[in-house]
Amino acid sequence: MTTTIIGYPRIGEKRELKFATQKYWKHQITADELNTAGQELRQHHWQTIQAAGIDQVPTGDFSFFDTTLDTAVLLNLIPARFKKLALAPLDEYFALARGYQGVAGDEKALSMKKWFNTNYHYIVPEFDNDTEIRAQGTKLFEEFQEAKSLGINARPSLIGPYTLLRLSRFLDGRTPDDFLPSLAAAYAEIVTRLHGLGADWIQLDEPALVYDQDAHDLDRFTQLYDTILTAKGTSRILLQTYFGDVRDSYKLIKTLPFDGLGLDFVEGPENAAIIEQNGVPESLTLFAGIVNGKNIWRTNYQQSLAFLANLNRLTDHVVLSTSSSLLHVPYTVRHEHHISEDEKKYLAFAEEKLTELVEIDHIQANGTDTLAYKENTALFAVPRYAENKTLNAKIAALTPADYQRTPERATRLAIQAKELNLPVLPTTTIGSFPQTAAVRRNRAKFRRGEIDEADYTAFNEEETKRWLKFQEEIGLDVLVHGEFERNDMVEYFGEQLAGFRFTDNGWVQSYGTRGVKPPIIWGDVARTHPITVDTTVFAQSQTDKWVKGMLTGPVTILNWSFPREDVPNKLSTEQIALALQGEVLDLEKHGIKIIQIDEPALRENLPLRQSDWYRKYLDWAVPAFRLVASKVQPTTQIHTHMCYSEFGDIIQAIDDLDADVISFEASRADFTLLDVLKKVNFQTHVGPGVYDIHSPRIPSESEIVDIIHHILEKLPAENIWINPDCGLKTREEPETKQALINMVAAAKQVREELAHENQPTL
Ligand SMILES: CN1c2c(nc(N)[nH]c2=O)NC[C@@H]1CNc1ccc(C(=O)N[C@@H](CCC(=O)N[C@@H](CCC(=O)N[C@@H](CCC(=O)O)C(=O)O)C(=O)O)C(=O)O)cc1
Ligand SMILES: N[C@@H](CCS)C(=O)O
Ligand SMILES: [Zn+2]
Repeated sequence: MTTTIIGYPRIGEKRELKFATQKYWKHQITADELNTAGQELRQHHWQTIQAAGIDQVPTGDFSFFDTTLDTAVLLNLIPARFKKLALAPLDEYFALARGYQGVAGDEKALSMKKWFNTNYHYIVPEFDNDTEIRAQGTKLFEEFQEAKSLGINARPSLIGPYTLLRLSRFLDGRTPDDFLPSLAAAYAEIVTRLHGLGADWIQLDEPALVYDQDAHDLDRFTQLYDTILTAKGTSRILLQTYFGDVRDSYKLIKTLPFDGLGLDFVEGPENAAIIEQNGVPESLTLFAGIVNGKNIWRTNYQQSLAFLANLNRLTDHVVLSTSSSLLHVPYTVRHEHHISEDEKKYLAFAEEKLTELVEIDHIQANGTDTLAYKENTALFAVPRYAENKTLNAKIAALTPADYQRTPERATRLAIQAKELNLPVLPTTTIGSFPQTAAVRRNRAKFRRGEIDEADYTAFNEEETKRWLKFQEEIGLDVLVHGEFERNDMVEYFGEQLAGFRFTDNGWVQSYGTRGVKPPIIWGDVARTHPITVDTTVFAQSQTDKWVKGMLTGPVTILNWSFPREDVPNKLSTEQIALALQGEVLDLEKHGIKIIQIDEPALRENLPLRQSDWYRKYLDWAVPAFRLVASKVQPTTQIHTHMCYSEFGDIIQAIDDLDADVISFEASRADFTLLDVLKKVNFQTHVGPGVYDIHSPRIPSESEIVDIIHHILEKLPAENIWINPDCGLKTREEPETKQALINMVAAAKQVREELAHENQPTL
């Protein structure tokens, strides 16, 4: 059989791309130098893939920021406001991704959204009245030729037109249907040019096919591909899907002259039955995604071989592949020095997954009498760790009462109002203050053993004191310690809880040059020691105002970690929830009256098909959150926080979390969420973020006053909190301070207006 992968991590095994790009942004290297750095990385990656024995190497998966943006640029989807800046191509590209402020003008970036159900973010292309689609970009073609000059006849890949339309933003009243003919023509031209350059296979990524599709969607798909497929000549077109199954479109796909179909058999197990029931045409090569592109565990060869044996009953034309691009896993296990050699045997990052594909192929062709097969079988023959039976028995014995806080929310909120004695429109922040170079350096020094724990903690405590003083001075009502001890809101908890492993270099791209190091859920998760109690109690000891305890919720910890594959996510989440319940009760015992449990990733892991939302996810995710908070006193106020998603469609599930207060990211969605909250009579008290923390721009006091007025038109004043829309860790100190000064002043001004309005007339 032939082997391939859908895409490879582009950041480099030591994050070389991040560092080179950031140097370019700081004008420390030239565009030519950045391009050379990119070229070196691409070549290294292609040669690594080839040297591992993979037959088909993809190109087009490299990007200086995001491949959806690359596809938009290829198609001339550059809004006029950016063209007007008249920047050099590379600077225009970065302006689209990051915004531009300089001599040429001032433009906000295109928006950024979560890529399907992953923690990767893509740049949202825009279609409007000025849009003139044409195949104008050169990157796709140049990279194909670059690989060719190294003797690699690669498979160029790009986001397909159907997915592009589904993910884009339409302005000026335009709709996707307005652009079907011009988009199809541009893709046809791209295919023709790639054919002219000698591309044997061309990969068009269409993950949007795994969403629910209606007849109109399928009609759009047909219109697009009817044109594109006429242009392929002798090149072969691979229609690549991932993250789910193609139950609505398989019958249609079969009727179109595609040459290859990429199916995800890991996250779309239903794909197996779909092709079994409908058959596979002789003319269609199946790119079978059997090695997990989103998780880091070794593949079970015995299972893969059994699966392939079944597949071979249906078709002889199979290419072994990954379930998705390897973008979502770290580069290599080779640079991990704090995971034992025994444990590393269970892990396969991107580089190791290449070897897995080649080994599976080899074993399938030559039989199981190989060392690779024996080692792999031995790995799966015994459990990886000793089960925590006591914990799992406790979970099995949980009853509905364990998920139910008492008394009911309205009564609790009245009790808390007396206990906390906060003004109307209380002000607070979301938790983190700037992770400055000094804060990160302190952590890096501690990690490298250059300072001891006492010095490390002393530095963080000084930061906390400094920021508490600032918060008091400007008159914030509920204060935070600032999260200076946290490298990341999930990785930090992974490091503290039993059952996790974490990596030295397991970076995964989150957006642009930003990465995260997801911890690995290795076994049963439990709390062995207090995690946030010291830092929170220290902060509370420094002030007479309330300090809010700050935790990451169980669903977010699960979603932003690498989960186990041997137990359901539900069980791991319940284990994390019980661990966090212990932390909540410990904070409460130490006098902390307000505790925030962040769930920014609650929305992200919703099944891509709406029919599965409750049955497969919310029915256990919402209770897991409730479990964390169910045992606290009525006087303790539980907050939660969400961002990075649109929440309108799961608003009832959010109210059902039964938190007392929620802070939302709302400002970027033009506060449409407020109408939804009003409509459903949302019971949780709510802090709709009054300014966007993703930009260095400082909102003025009057601007925030206007926003508060707007909120008051929709929701009762006694339900409202005033806060930014997310944590301030990525911001610089001066802009953070001024924005908060303006926010508190705005809240005070509106408070006075309300007091005035409420004065009895004599
Ligand atoms: C809210 N978001 C988060 C998501 N997922 C998470 N797991 N966490 C999140 O917060 N998903 C959705 C969004 C995504 N948003 C972001 C925003 C910002 C970043 C980011 O800034 N990433 C940093 C890395 C942060 C980190 O973990 N730093 C570590 C190690 C830093 C490091 O490289 N240290 C150097 C030395 C540095 C020095 O000396 O100054 C070293 O060790 O060599 C830390 O602070 O300890 C990034 O740089 O990419 C990510 C997602
Ligand atoms: N408490 C976290 C939430 C981010 S989503 C922070 O403030 O950074
Ligand atoms: Zn947030």
